[in-house]
Amino acid sequence: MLKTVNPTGTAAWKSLQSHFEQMKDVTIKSLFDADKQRNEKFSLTFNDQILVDFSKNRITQDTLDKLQTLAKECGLSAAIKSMFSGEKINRTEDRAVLHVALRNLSNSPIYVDGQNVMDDVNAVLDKMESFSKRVINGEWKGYTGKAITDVVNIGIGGSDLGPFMVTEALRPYKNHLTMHFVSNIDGTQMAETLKKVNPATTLFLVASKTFTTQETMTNAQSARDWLLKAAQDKSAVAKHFVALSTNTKEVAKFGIDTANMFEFWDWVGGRYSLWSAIGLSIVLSIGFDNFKQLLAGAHDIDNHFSQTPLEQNIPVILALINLWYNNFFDAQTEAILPYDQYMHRFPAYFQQGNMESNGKYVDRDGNKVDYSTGPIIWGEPGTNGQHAFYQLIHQGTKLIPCDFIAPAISHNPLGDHHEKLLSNFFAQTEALAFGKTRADVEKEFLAAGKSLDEVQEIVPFKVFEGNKPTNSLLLKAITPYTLGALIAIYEHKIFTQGVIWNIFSFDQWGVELGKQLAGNILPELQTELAIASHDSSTNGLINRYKSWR
Ligand SMILES: O=P(O)(O)OC[C@H]1O[C@@](O)(CO)[C@@H](O)[C@@H]1O
Repeated sequence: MLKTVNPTGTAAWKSLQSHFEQMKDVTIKSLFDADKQRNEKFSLTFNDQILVDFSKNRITQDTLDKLQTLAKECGLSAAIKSMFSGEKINRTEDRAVLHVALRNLSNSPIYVDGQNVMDDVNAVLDKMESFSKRVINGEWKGYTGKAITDVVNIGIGGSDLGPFMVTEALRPYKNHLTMHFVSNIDGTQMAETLKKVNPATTLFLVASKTFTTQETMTNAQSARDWLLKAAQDKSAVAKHFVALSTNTKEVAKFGIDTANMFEFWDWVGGRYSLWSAIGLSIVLSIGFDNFKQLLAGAHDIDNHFSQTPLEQNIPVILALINLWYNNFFDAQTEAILPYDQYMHRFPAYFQQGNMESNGKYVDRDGNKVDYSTGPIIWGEPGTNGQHAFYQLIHQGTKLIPCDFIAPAISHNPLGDHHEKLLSNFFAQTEALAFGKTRADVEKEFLAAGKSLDEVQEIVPFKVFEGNKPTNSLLLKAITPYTLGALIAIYEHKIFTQGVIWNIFSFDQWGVELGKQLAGNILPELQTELAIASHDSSTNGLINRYKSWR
């Protein structure tokens, strides 16, 4: 039977509550003033590739010790072992959670229901490698005998966000193939994409774990109709469609040759699936060797996470620090701020990764929780965010812990752009931590020849209280390896928090009701009848839509 612990019932939680009373007015500035080597004590470097500096936080060693005790009291180490061992920790769906097996390059056996899954994992990787090589080198031909030039990934959620984010983040590694991603059921996205591609040279990847998702199946149907209109021959489907799925039956029903199917398994969560067959668009874009480097980075973090003591464990420390703000400072959101334009979809990826995993209000015993669980994740690349929402982060009334991410080496060393980008990266966390006092502001005005009398009114608006917590993740460069490692760090951070919050992080029942109600409404939209089957608002909206369309 699963050993569950209500975190608020632990001695560590109570100790953290009283610790919070001592810490809530302690400033980051005072912590740095008290220890000139603070950054060294509150930083970790992974494989000489990623520096994680968590010193600009409202924590002391005592804080970390108490948080570590909480993790231990909540059984984190045992939970990590359970996940890696293939135990069915996704209990509401009776499934194992083994995205770590997809990148298990050491090939150590991992068993599900007594079966070593590595044989299947490697077989699919081999199939992805050989297929992608044929497409990339032009051997794979379309219905007119021409090579493929464009790839359209049709998928949504975890069947879109990961492949899209990674292919964007690794654009410096891409080949001649042009990648397109269609996810929304809004016909605009497919229509705009089909304007850009030629049916004779386009390959469609229908990416769907269940192969029943309405958006994906509708988009796939429209793409197939478009192809067949041009090809006028059903045999063209086999040349221009492949399926990435767990559901062979539905793939065959759709009309894709199951020989063109790249399978994965129910122990791969959708939001953790980019390492699986769902990552075929990544392989087609950057090549198999680079995809393996992505897997390698994640695998090395998996080893770090499963073998490193919690006190030096990067995902664990990041998880605990954000739990400290979430549950003791009542922070409601976390910002992910990548100072790299290629990484522009990284925050969005972890909106699903984090919020679909830990956006839960029922604990693993089926009881409603009486504490805060998953945060709201948001973010945009730097420096753009500075010109959009940093005002609130600096001078708003909300505490927003921020992760700043940047590469030391740019793929585009254009003039002094990168130095300016990085100067902003460094300056923002400094400003957020240390602020600008009233005395600083007045001194600046005096230095500018102003008298204090004439500036008294404006001074309060120019004061920065600081004490805004941030983590800085400085990567040597954004490569397939470091990106794989970075993604895995965040995955295991989410896992860690889910264990401590005593929730199931790998199901997503919360997405079902909306789909179900949409299924009820769709036929109502397909008649001219006035609708009265819902509440007055929904009826009113539907009937107004009908009168306007
Ligand atoms: O891959 P598929 O089965 O088409 O699911 C797509 C997405 O839909 C969900 O909202 C689940 O319904 C996400 O969890 C998932 O990534």
